[in-house]
Amino acid sequence: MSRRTSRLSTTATPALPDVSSHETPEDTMSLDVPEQLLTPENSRSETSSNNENASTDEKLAGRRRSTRVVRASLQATESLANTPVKNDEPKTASSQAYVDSLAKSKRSRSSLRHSIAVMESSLRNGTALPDADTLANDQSMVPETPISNSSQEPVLDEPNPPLQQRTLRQRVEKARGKDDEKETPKATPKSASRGSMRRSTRLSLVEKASDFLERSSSVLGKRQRGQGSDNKKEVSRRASLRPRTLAPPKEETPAVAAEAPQPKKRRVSESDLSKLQKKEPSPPQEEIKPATPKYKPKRWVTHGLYTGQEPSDSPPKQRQSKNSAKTGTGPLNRRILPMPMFAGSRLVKNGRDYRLPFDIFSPLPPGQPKPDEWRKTNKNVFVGDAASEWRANKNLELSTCMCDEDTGCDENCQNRYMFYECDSGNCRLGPECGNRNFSELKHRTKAGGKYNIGVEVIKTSDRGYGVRSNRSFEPNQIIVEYTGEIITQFECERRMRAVYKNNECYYLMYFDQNMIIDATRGSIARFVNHSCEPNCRMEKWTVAGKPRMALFAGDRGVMTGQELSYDYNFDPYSNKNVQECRCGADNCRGILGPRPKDKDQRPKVVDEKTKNAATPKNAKNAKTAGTKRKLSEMTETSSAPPKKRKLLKPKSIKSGIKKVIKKATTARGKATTKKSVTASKATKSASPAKKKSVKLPTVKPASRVKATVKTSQKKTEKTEKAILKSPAKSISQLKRPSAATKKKILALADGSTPQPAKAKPKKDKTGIKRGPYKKTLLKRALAAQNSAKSPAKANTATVKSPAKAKSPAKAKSPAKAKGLGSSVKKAAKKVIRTVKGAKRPA
Ligand SMILES: C[S@@+](CC[C@H](N)C(=O)[O-])C[C@H]1O[C@@H](n2cnc3c(N)ncnc32)[C@H](O)[C@@H]1O
Repeated sequence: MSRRTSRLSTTATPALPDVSSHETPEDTMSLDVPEQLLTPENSRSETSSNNENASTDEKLAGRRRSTRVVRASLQATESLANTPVKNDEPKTASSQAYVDSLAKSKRSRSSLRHSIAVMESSLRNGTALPDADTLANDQSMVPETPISNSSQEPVLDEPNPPLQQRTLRQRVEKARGKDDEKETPKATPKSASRGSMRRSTRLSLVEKASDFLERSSSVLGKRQRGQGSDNKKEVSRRASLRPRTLAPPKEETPAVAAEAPQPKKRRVSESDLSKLQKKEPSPPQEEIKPATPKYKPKRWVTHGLYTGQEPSDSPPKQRQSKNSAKTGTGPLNRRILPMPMFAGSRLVKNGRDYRLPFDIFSPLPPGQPKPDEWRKTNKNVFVGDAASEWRANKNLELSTCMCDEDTGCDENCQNRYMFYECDSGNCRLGPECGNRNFSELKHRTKAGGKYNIGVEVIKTSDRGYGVRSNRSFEPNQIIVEYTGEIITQFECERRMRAVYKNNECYYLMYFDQNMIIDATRGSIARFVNHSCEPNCRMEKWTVAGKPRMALFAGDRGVMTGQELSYDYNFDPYSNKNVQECRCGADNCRGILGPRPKDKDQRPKVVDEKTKNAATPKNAKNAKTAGTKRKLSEMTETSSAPPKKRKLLKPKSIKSGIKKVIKKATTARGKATTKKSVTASKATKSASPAKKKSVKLPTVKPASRVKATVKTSQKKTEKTEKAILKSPAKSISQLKRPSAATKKKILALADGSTPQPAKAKPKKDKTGIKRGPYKKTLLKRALAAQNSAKSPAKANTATVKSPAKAKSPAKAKSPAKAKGLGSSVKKAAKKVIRTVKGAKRPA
């Protein structure tokens, strides 16, 4: 700044004394005109070269510079004007003299300006320059105020204005200048300060830049070193996360350079660049050596996920305290909820119920047609006189089974064998007991749900309604109980005549104590159809001293979705009641009835059926599924008695055993035969007029002995006796008497003298002996044994089974002597063993 001022002053100063020198500024100004159009580059170069090269001052901006030049020239003029005053006049001059000198200098300055203006106008107009006096006298035209910076510009723009016009302009400029003066004091300091700030800022920036460039290399190195330390941290931090390499990664150096702070953008001249290039090369960067990572000791997995879990066949326990107390080991050996693989092994070993989603195992859509007029009851209900006539078998002696926890109450349990359900009164076992079917069924049905209930009604295509399983059932597992109204025979006959006379389906089954279950109002079991190859069986059990009937799964079990069926195995007694079987089994008997032994009967019926089915008449009369088809519709002749009631009596071991004993005593040919008659028979024997049923025992080779009883209203005691006394028929033949046989029996019965039944003192009106049941059985068994031992009696037995009665040794066995099946013998032996096991001497 100071330099420029001095230079400008030296430039402007020579123009002041004479006119010739006055052209110099003009020339200068004219030379400066091209330089007024500064480009940004020039402006930049000006900034950068301010301090460095004085020659670049020639490139200063023209307009601003001209202003500065004028201002500097004025200052120089003032200084020149003041300087002589200061120098020439003594310091002791009075103030008046000083004021005069100031006025003089002012005038001289104005005159000077005026003279300059005159000279300019004269030069432009080509007129002669006025002399000094003229100029001096023309004071009136000299403006009083100093010429503003802007006042010179019109001069440049208008090279030859008239004087008057110029004067007017000067006045305008004067007025404008006043305004400028008002603004100038405010703007000047600002601009000055701004300029100084700019300059100082530029200088500081340049200095900083140069300093930065000088130290760039060293600073860079430091930063790299610093960066290297950061890298160390980074490396050490990442050392635990990924595999380490002793050599630093090659990508680190550019990464470091990239991470270095970018230098601030600045204007750098070539000189700076040259300086930068001339700088000493930066010291070699220290090689970054990452610290050797400290490897953490690897924790190798020495054991698997299932460590501490040991396979166990026992079901998982939920109580840890119990397990820890058992095992006495730490947490590693805990056995709470074994892991899946062990559970899987246990599952493979023990198995479990497989339960399919209902929409899979029950493909039939919901809303199956439900049977009409079905009043449901899940308990046996005594109706009418049944409740009063029913006697609780309080005197029934119940023995405790000998089963232990290891065996449970399996098939060898004596309670099970006798169809007695175990409970706390006859079994010492608790949950381990396997002979509590009805208890299990109670809990299952109480839980509810289709799976637990396990059965549902379906509509079959040709047999009316049926029942199918909603789940799988294990062999011999209880499925559903057969319940209904317990009615007496009298009530049953009344209903048959009055209520069910038009029914095609009956739901009557012999129950116990000569009473009938009418399942018209009953459980779902009443809809179970018959099959000659069934998957279930109906059994009667004694539960807490009371008989109950239930449907059990067969020996093959039941799969989900299968229709449940059991063998009705009943004798229709009358051909009118024979119905066509539509079970579809390979070994279908063709009719609903007992398994016929007389081969002549069934083909005949089947032939007749086939024959009738071929005729249009019978095709027209073919009834729908589940309807009652009378035999008269199949046969041409109709000599059938009136409609008979069909009653199904379940087979029980007791009845089977009683049959064995009865036949053993019958073989003796004594009148004591009636002692071994069953309870129902005894009842009928007590009242010959009411005796209408024929017992058709069916002994199966299976361990469980069953018997089917078919009641008939027109059977007499004579018929029964005739059947029992028939010498030509074996017992097995007695099971299935044909129609011809029945006629023969009836004829024989007519010829014989019926023996009135003696009222036994130990029998009640139902004919069932009171007293310990096993004791009675024992007596009967021993009596049968004794009778069989007698040769005379054995001879009597030979009437029925001559071949086997020839051998005395074989005659010791009443069963063999009578040609009974092996299962009957087993049953009899079992009874004897059971009684002996109970340590009750005969
Ligand atoms: C106890 S009910 C069974 C339920 C009966 N299907 C229903 O719709 O109510 C017995 C009757 O069903 C019919 N039935 C049962 N099993 C049969 C079979 N295998 N073939 C033809 N009809 C059968 C017979 O009409 C029989 O009288």
